[in-house]
Amino acid sequence: MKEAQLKLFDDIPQLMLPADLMEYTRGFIETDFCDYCFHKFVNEMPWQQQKIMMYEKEVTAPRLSVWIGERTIRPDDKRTPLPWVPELLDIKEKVEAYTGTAFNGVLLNYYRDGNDSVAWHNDKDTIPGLKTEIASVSIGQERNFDFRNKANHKQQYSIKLEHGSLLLMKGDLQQSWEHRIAKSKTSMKGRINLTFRKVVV
Ligand SMILES: O=C(O)CCC(=O)C(=O)O
Ligand SMILES: [Fe+2]
Repeated sequence: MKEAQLKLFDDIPQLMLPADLMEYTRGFIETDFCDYCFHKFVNEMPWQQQKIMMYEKEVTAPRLSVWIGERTIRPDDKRTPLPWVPELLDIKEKVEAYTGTAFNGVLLNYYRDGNDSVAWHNDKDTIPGLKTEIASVSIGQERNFDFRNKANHKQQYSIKLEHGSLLLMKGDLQQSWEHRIAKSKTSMKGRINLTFRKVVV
């Protein structure tokens, strides 16, 4: 596969996957609105710390999350989906206009500080029936989003997800690549990630 290098900043080149797998747009959501949403969501969302299976053991997820949408995220997930809120509907409308995809749910992840993270995974395995396009909006603290090729872990990329940015994950990305948000040794403020999904099972 040919690797593309995009220059997103004047001085910081970031390595990216080809545009048919991944597309990054900075400043997709207006900064003031993101600031407003960040504080509102931190204070008002009924955040939960999920129990997840890791290497056949049940552990507490190192982040908080909330699932909002029209149906459960997957058959074994006992959470009742929460109803949409106006701010998320505004963002959803913008993301749908841009992508041409109708999403029926959004997973909110809240990384409270640098100790919060999500381990290597791909979304196709964890959410059966999920359509391949996932639209990920980031608000708050910039964090590194790492990718690695499932067949060759040395083939690894990292992209900084900025406040108000949109990352589209598409095509066969989930089949061939895993992603994570690693813990950080340097001090980090809070970050909320919204992954809009189209759940079809
Ligand atoms: O926080 C992120 O940017 C990614 C979250 C993620 O990978 C997931 O919810 O499946
Ligand atoms: Fe994911």
